Amino acid sequence: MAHPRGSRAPLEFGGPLGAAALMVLLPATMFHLLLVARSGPARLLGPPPYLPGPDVLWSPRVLLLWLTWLGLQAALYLLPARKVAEGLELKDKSRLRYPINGFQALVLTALLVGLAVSAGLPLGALPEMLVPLAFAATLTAFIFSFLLYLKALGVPPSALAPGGTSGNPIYDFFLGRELNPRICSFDFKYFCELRPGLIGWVLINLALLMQEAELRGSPSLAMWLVNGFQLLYVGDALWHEEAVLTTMDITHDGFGFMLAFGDLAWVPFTYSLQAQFLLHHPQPLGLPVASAICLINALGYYIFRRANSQKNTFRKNPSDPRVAGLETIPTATGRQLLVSGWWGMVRHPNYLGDLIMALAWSLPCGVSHLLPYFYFLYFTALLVHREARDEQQCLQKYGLAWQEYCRRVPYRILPYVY
Ligand SMILES: NC(=O)C1=CN([C@@H]2O[C@H](COP(=O)(O)OP(=O)(O)OC[C@H]3O[C@@H](n4cnc5c(N)ncnc54)[C@H](OP(=O)(O)O)[C@@H]3O)[C@@H](O)[C@H]2O)C=CC1
Ligand SMILES: CC(C)CCC[C@@H](C)[C@H]1CC=C2C3=C(CC[C@@]21C)[C@@]1(C)CC[C@H](O)C[C@@H]1CC3
Repeated sequence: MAHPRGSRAPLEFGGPLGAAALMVLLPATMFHLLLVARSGPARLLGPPPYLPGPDVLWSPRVLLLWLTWLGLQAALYLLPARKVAEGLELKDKSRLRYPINGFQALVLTALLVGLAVSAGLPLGALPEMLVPLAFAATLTAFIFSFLLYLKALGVPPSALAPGGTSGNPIYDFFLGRELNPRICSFDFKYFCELRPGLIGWVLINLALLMQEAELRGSPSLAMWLVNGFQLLYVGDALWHEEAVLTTMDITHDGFGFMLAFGDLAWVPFTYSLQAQFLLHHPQPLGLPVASAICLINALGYYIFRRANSQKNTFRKNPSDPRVAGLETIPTATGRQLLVSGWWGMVRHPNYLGDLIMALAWSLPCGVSHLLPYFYFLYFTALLVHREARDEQQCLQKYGLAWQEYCRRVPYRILPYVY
């Protein structure tokens, strides 16, 4: 890894050149997937069926729809919350407060959408707007990241993220300079991380299901499975919203283009790929295969949830009877590392569960095309890279204790393989 002059943090993502390439590649990949999913051959590695011109990408009406969506989610964020949680201690020893009302936002969105649909809102028309909507989201992400970059020029050094302060404007714009940009109590990064994108993803899935029902009389079993699995995943993330406060995105990464684009555009328009594919390429699915796929998803979810909950319980209260019997390694920071239970099998059991679920989301799409497996392939790469970043941060935090943990638990994600 390269070390910029005058900065302590090593450059990630291939430095400014890698950041610039990703800012072109990520939106290009997203549009490629959107166009290819609706094309006849649906070839992941083939050319897109056409290159969309400004008349396809740009629509003021769709931009307004997108901004209304962001406004609705912002309004739901500001509603009273069942709980207000404190984040980790910051450099200036303060702690920020975060409303825990993401699940409430999901339920209220579902109610509002239900009311609007029964009043005649043609939700089934949404799939036709995906390309201009994705363009509006991308444009918003670029403008938003630029404003965040400008805002960060006026904050004290203690408010900056460890990584996005290299001095190179392209790199810092990509990674994000300010750790927790806020206006009053409205936290932009926390808001974007879970709400407009994740809730938007399940809404797009639902619209695809409704359009399939309009086209073919009823939604297919494969479409039901994809919708159900992904709704469970999003519902779970919002139900356990507080856990996001300890992720590297909130505690380490600044808020720049990577997360703004990732959260607002990449998640809803790329993660809904399987449902997009199924609308245009219906797949027959028998009950025995569907049941086997449900079992795979259930296994993945079980590992993912149990591993995440075990760590969260332990971090909140190591004397909790559910985790008190587990073996641990002490560290110089006073915190301990679990070395038995889920975290004694591999160093990232939650990633393993997540990957098994990713596979279960693609399987209803059959094996005739590679396209619906894009999520599984991309996600494997994302988690391998994320795991490496996390290891680096843990080595810095825990030093020898982390090395001891790696010696005792040698596999990262998949036992005996990786
Ligand atoms: N669908 C998607 O696109 C994505 C999904 N995810 C999912 O989100 C969830 C959160 O993932 P992520 O934020 O990457 O990180 P993790 O939840 O895996 O947390 C990693 C942190 O856990 C702590 N830790 C690691 N090992 C141990 C141990 N043995 N004992 C106790 N604590 C330990 C360390 O922090 P500390 O010691 O400071 O507590 C480490 O930094 C995962 O389930 C992941 O699969 C993540 C990214 C993208
Ligand atoms: C632009 C790049 C491809 C990077 C995109 C990053 C984002 C898609 C992800 C960064 C961290 C995320 C987390 C989740 C979803 C995806 C993003 C936003 C979860 C909310 C998924 C559900 C888990 O239960 C919690 C996750 C936290 C991190």
